[in-house]
Amino acid sequence: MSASRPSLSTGDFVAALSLPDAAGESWDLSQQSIAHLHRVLVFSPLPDPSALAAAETRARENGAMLVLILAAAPDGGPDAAPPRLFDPESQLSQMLGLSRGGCAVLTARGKIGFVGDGPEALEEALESLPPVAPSVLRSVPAPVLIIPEILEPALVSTLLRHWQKGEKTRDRVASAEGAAATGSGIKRRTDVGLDDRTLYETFAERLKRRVLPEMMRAFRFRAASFEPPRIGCYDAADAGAFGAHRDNRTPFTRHRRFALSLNLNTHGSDYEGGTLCFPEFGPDRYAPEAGGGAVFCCDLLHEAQPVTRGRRFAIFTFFTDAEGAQAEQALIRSRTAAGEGGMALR
Ligand SMILES: O=C(O)CCC(=O)C(=O)O
Ligand SMILES: [Fe+2]
Repeated sequence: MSASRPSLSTGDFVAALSLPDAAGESWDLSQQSIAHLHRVLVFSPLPDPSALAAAETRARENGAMLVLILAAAPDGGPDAAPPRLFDPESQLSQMLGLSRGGCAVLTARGKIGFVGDGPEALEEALESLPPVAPSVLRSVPAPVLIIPEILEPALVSTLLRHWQKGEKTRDRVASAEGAAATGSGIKRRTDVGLDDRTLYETFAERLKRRVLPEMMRAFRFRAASFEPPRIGCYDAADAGAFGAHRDNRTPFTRHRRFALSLNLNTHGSDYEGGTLCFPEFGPDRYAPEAGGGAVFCCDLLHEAQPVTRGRRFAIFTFFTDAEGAQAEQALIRSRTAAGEGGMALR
């Protein structure tokens, strides 16, 4: 059997996943009765029954459940706990690179949280489960979708290096007069476009696997395109900030639907200040950790507060839907006709 490259890896979002149960009926791994649990998928060959029983107890204590995935045809056997699902063509195990056995965790959030093979895989999968968090009574949160761990640390470092060596533009904002006027005073930030083709494609792949499916789930929003991403630096040296604004209030930005602000370093350790807030919804502040981002509707008033120590780095883009993409294309054509080039990919 040829081992194809895994198409699902840690951090990827899984929109839907069903396999036949013992009776051959389709069993949905995200059905509403279990979607709040982390699902520890144990692929055959299975550990011995006593190890499985101990693992089941530990999983339960950690807000998780075991699901056994057997590389065989449905055997018509009785319903059992843990549930037994069948993957006769090894499709799922191959997607995860586990055709010789191992474990994966599908988190409550709907992402692959762990993939591992070898004799310690079950133990490692259980270790990877996050501690059960106490529930918090929320005050008045803004309708913002926080997505942790969109980018892995190595990619974050590569993006930061790209900013260091890239061509820098200061304080550019879209205005009624021009697509990129400067000096309005609202924005103190130094940007570098993501003009490296390989890096752009890697970033686009992360958006496709880890951001777009979450936007579909939370907002039923289908993105048709996104703007060329920019890496920005807000520096405490000039109290770097982006004052309160909406992202779609000019002829050049009207097509925008959702914004992504994805942090490349971490509030508290790397910088102070620089938090994102949504003043229409109260004083709460948002600061996803490095690699994580905030997605919000471009109509919402928002502000990046002044950085008071260090430098805050983040990468930004804006999504639009099919209708907005048509308007955006018309805009790009008229700007090209007027001799205003967009960003060229290298
Ligand atoms: O710094 C941020 O997180 C927000 C940036 C922003 O609002 C923008 O680029 O339009
Ligand atoms: Fe904005």
